[in-house]
Amino acid sequence: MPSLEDELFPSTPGKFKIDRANTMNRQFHRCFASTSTMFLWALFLVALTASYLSFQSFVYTGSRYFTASWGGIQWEKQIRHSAQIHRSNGMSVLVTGAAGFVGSHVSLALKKRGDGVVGIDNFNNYYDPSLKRARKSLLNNQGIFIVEGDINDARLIAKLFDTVAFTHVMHLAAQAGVRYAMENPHSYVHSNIAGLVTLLEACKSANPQPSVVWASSSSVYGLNEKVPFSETDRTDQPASLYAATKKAGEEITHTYNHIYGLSITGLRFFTVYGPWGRPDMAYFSFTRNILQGKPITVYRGKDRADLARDFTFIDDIVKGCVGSLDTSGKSTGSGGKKRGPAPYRIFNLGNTSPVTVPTLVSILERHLKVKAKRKFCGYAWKR
Ligand SMILES: O=C(O)[C@H]1O[C@H](OP(=O)(O)OP(=O)(O)OC[C@H]2O[C@@H](n3ccc(=O)[nH]c3=O)[C@H](O)[C@@H]2O)[C@H](O)[C@@H](O)[C@H]1O
Repeated sequence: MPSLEDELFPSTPGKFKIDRANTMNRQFHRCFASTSTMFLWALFLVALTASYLSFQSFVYTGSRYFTASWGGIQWEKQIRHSAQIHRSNGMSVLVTGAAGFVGSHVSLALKKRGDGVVGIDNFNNYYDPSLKRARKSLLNNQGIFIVEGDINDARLIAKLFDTVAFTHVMHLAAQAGVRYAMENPHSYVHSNIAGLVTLLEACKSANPQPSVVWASSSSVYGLNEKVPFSETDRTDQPASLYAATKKAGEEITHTYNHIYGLSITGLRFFTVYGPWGRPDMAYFSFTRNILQGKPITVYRGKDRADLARDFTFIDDIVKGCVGSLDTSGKSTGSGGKKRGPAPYRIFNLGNTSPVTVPTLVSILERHLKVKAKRKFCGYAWKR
């Protein structure tokens, strides 16, 4: 059987039996009447391969490679449609991590008031991706398109900016979780540092440049003892790799603000909870274990002190995100060049009444009407 190559480019006549040589030669000459026709065929093949590759992007997500499909006229149409603004002075926002807990809520809030929203999410398996898929359906039903891809994919991000002149980027894609950093440190560097830089590179090169609002974390306060935390407190004692990558993000965004004139707002989230929340968080995993009669581990700090968190309800976080987008001010650069100073802001997004972990457990026991089996455990870090 002839190979595809034989079909498209028949071999030299010498490869065929003599009695067929003339026939084949004639066919060959009919097909490729001249070397220039042959060149055109080769060009066609190259173009075909290139266009195939533009639909395929091989992305390393930290734990595995996956093939993301994107591109094409239909895809671009969906992106543009999703980014359409339906109110005066509205914005078109690229939301990274749109299938995540905070990302899905912020996307819905923006869409509801008439802003254009395009999401991107890599649907990784840090926790059950079916929850992310369910959030995606929720967003799709409201006309929000989510691109399945990774923020480390520079070609994809550039393509998104080519397709839509986003006015804002709400950057919420990240490797979350404080304790998982000891299991999989590289996924934090991959998403929270490398991914952030890839995204900022695209933002800096975009024309017009978008304003960027992104999720930092209360964990940057690390070993600090003084409460409540103020934005001006020191943040140079991170107590986990997660915290260190978020702190690095604050420094990295500062650089892009300083060199390229990108408007940057970093939001330090304080232990966000609410509907569609993350199953890896304590309120969620405690509930599951209590209901299944399994023990829960309650961490303690120095001298067996109870740990406490400023649990913050998702609706308040959404208000903080949307308010930050509304007040972000413009980026000043264009074509990768700074034209003047741009805003650089950091805000705490938290409550002002920390709740201890044992209190959290008591609240859950009361509502679940089941007694928890507590196991107390020393803790190497505070946040
Ligand atoms: O605001 C943040 O910057 C971070 O918030 C969240 O981290 P945390 O505040 O650590 O939330 P969460 O796991 O719910 O633990 C809550 C409390 O339960 C304690 N805890 C936890 C688990 C356990 O098994 N036992 C336990 O005592 C634990 O020691 C803690 O005192 C996000 O996950 C993180 O991505 C980041 O956004």
